[in-house]
Amino acid sequence: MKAAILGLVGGRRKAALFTAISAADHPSGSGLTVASRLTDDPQVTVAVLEAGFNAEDLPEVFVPGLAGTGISFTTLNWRYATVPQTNLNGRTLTVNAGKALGGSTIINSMIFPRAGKAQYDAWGQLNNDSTWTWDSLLPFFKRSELFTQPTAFQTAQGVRFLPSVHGFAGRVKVGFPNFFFAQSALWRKAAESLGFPVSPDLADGDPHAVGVAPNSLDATNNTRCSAACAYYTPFAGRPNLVVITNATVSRILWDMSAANAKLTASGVEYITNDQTFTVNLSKEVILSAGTVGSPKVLELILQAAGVTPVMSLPTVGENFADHAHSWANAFTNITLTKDALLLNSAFAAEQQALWFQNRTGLYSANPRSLGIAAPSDVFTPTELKTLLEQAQVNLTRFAEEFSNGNPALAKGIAAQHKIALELYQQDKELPLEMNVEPGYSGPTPFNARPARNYTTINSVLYAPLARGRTHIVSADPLEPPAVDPAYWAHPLDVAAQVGGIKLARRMLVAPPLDSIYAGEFEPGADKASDSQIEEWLRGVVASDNHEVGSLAMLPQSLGGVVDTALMVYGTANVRVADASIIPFPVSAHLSSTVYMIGERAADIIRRGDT
Ligand SMILES: Cc1cc2nc3c(=O)[nH]c(=O)nc-3n(C[C@H](O)[C@H](O)[C@H](O)COP(=O)(O)OP(=O)(O)OC[C@H]3O[C@@H](n4cnc5c(N)ncnc54)[C@H](O)[C@@H]3O)c2cc1C
Repeated sequence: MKAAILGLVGGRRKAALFTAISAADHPSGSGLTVASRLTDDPQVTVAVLEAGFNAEDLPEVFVPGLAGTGISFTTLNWRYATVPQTNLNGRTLTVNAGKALGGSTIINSMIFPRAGKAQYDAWGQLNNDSTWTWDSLLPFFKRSELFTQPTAFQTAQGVRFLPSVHGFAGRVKVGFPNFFFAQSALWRKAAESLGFPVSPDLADGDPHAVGVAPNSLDATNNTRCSAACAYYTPFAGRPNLVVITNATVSRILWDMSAANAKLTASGVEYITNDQTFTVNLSKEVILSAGTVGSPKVLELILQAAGVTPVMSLPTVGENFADHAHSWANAFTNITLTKDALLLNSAFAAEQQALWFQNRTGLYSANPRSLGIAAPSDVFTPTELKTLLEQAQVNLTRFAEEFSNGNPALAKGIAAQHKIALELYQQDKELPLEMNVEPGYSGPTPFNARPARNYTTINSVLYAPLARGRTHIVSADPLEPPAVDPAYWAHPLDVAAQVGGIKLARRMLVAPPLDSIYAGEFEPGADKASDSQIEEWLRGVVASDNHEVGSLAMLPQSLGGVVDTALMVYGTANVRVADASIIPFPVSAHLSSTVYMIGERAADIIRRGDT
């Protein structure tokens, strides 16, 4: 989610020094969360190092409807390129990640639900630690939130919420938009007609249902609330919170003389305008550079190509996973869609003026009605039985293949798969997010598609079994790493994503959404069979920018990199707090989980847990 923070400054009683680097569909969420919470204590000084700049004042950041426009997907985006994806026709995909104070929360789509209780419980189970389960983590989710209750208008639009699962005194402003597209309600009803229950709240730990997702939004003025908005701007005047932007962390420095069996960080080196600077630490480093950025910094010092390793942690950068995005879209016979903004520039200008005058209209929010599908929504019982039997038979083979030759990680991935398959069996796994886009979403650029209005059902692979890796390719800290999400490397992932397109098609023609259906555009009538859909998907599947797992919180015997106090194994004072520690892909947009990690990290550090 956000950017890196580098704590630094010493000399005070409890000075905490770090490097937090973060990013986000969302400056780094967790990094700024930790820095903000720790500096509530005036005796603690934190330095935050961020490679990007403070972009809070840019309209493409604070106006929800401008997300993804202007420089938000160029200058404010690392745009990590994957290595050619073997299972996707050798294509090189882009994994987007925010490069600004606040990380990906600056450029993300602001959708703010949570994953399933069973998945957070599995996280704790893998770590033999009940403090990393839903019941124990819920207070930290709530601690991050400053929730605005829905208005009567929003409730009439279908918004539901349970006060008991939200926080009302935190820092991330969460709420609902004041504009809703007609497709949203029609789609929710269509999903209900296919058997999806209505969710009382998509953050309640049971997202197998449909509802209106909350947004990371200041509902009082309809502006984005990023990690910078939540955790930095209100506290920018603190003398003990030092934020250095345009600062790319190049390595952690170690005190090789420390009489400690564990490695002790003594400082952090960073580069600004081709010059190298050092921050000296008196306490610790917190790495929050994101799932690609954090392993890169660790590898630069641990085991990088051409760099003398100071310790051996062979699973740094391994166990990487990402959600994979796909779509089915149809022409629609209504005209008030997001497409209207592209088709009619005068209307778009009018709507933008409306937002700036009244904070309403089509640019006022990124509303998203969504639901998470269970296996029974995607597969017939026979299909599922066959797929699970095959996955079970091949469990060890895939775990070994994905572990890159590391025996401990092979055990760790096998343990993850075992839990996932059990959840599949119980119909509690959550393999796909289905959500409605009130306009075109898909692989075809504006100028290459019919100039019409569309309804899109996004279908996102949320519980992939494939695991890949991200590793540096050079000792140059400014070189991008080689990112390999290994999309579709497991047959169950392929089957689920194909099943998602079939489910999306059923939704597009289910009543009452069928009332606006004017024919399918993509995949298109010529992609009728499973194999035709699969072939089409191999050419178009994209990253959903929800990468996790590269510095996994797992026991070392299972190939983990950090322990349950977020400390990197073998170090005395280097912690990680970002999406890279999430041990396996959870079925949700990640920012709420990343803020939870930041809140939990601050709590652990304050208590002095090691
Ligand atoms: C386009 C997009 C849309 C998304 N949509 C949603 C959504 O709607 N809802 C949702 O919940 N999630 C969404 N996400 C995902 C979510 O925002 C991220 O998963 C989350 O923000 C990750 O947080 P993080 O702290 O792990 O990393 P990041 O937020 O990526 O933060 C890492 C930070 O570290 C900085 N950094 C990296 N390397 C260095 C270095 N060497 N030195 C200094 N700084 C460095 C980066 O610039 C960045 O600021 C989206 C992500 C993207 C990219």
